[in-house]
Amino acid sequence: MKKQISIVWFKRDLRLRDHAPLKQAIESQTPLVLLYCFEPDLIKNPHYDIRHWRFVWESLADMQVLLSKFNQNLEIVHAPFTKVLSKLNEAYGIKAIYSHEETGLQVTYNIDKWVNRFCQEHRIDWHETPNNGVVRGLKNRQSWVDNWYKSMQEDIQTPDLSRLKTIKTDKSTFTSFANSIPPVFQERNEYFQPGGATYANKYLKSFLNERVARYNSSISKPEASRTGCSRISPYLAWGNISLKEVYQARMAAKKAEQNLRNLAAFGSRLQWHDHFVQKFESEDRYEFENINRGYNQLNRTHSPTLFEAWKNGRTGIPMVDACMRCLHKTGYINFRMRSMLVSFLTHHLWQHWKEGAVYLASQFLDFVPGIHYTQFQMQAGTTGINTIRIYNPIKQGQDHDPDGVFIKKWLPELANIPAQYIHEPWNIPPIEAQLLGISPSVLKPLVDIKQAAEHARKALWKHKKSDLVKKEGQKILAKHTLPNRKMQ
Ligand SMILES: Cc1cc2nc3c(=O)[nH]c(=O)nc-3n(C[C@H](O)[C@H](O)[C@H](O)COP(=O)(O)OP(=O)(O)OC[C@H]3O[C@@H](n4cnc5c(N)ncnc54)[C@H](O)[C@@H]3O)c2cc1C
Repeated sequence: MKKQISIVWFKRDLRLRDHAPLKQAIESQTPLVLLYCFEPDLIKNPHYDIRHWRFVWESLADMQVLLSKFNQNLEIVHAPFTKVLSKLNEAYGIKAIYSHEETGLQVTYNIDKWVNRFCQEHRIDWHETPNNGVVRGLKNRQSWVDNWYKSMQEDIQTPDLSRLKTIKTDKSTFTSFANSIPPVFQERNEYFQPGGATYANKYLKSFLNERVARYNSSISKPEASRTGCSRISPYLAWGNISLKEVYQARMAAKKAEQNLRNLAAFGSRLQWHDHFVQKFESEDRYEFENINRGYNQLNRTHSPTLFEAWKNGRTGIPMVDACMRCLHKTGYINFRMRSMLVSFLTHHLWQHWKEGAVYLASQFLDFVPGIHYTQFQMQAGTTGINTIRIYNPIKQGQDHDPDGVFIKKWLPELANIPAQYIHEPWNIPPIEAQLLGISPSVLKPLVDIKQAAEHARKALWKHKKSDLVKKEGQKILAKHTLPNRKMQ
């Protein structure tokens, strides 16, 4: 008779605290395999980049430190979960799989569907726990907010690690198909936030104890937001900390009765997190299609040259290029600047959102499919229910980086430009440019901002009035909008 085991399948929930599936698995008293698979299909998927796998590696290492204190083991395999599961099923009798529900891309949904079939065929119980406050199979949002608050106030699910009994699988079990973990995943890159629950808690603590005082005043600024915002997003994205833990820490901080406005603004955003993921959970087609099908008839152009210039931070518009290059190097920029990058690509350059969405996903360390696709389309103006915003990148620079400190940090070629010209360097008199040793070629913008915005404005507004966009808009409002229409 084969030895009976159960599996805890870690995905984007790389923590050992507030982990209901792990808690349930321990309580089942079956010997456990705690398993993380570096999925080859995800690694080669263009939404992902080495930055993500490094963060995952660091998160796993952090978990291992804690597990080793209890003499317990985490299996990390570079192979498809489907193959690992089949192999484990040959060697053991698998009683159950414990995991969180994942609201992911098509690629992870396909894996889940395969696992579901496998479990049915082999009579394995797959216990899936909802992730944060996101509800599977939801028909409308009538009671969503109330339920969200309830789920945030529930007890933290702390697994009793002293009762955990993991087995070590035979090292040779997976050798026929698994690859070693690429050394590049194991290299630290100092420009990125380090992964792991330990860092998640450090960031949260330093935010709630000190940095929160600067939250509202720095949220729109590309430089100040780097320390004035919580920077908790990659930890939530990869599940180093649960939304409930963050929510409850914020509630505890409120008791000090300081920074209440800042804490309120932060709290709203925690709810936005799940609000947007919920939309994607209910309609995963947003990865491929316009949210509002009425926009299928809006023709945007496709220019590889314009796209490459945007992607490489070589548009000649200082604020756009600085944000993009900062993102390449650090994996983070703030909300407003993300919106501006999307607006510039889809409105000023008049390119479709699809390719850009995939590219920015690969650059955001905190990439969350549900937030990313819904936000991207909102900024691209394809929802038909939100106000269309065409961000003027020159004005964004003047308002949020008036002296060009951020721009100069990321665009060394503009270091000598006087502050008065930093947002529109093409206006610098040629004689002055020559004296400063600046080549006119670096000062040429890719498009005329005013004309490009005008073209986009006319096309978008005309389209927004079409019957199909309006009809689709009604459907979207009925399905995704909260009763008070506070969040769309
Ligand atoms: C085009 C575009 C794509 C985006 N893609 C992502 C993404 O893939 N992953 C992601 O986490 N955020 C995404 N955002 C939302 C937002 O920019 C980031 O959550 C935020 O900048 C992260 O920084 P922070 O942790 O310091 O946020 P804080 O301002 O400190 O907010 C706390 C938390 O609230 C949540 N949050 C904040 N703003 C939003 C928002 N607008 N929508 C939903 N949740 C929010 C995040 O989980 C964040 O960590 C995107 C925004 C845009 C415009």
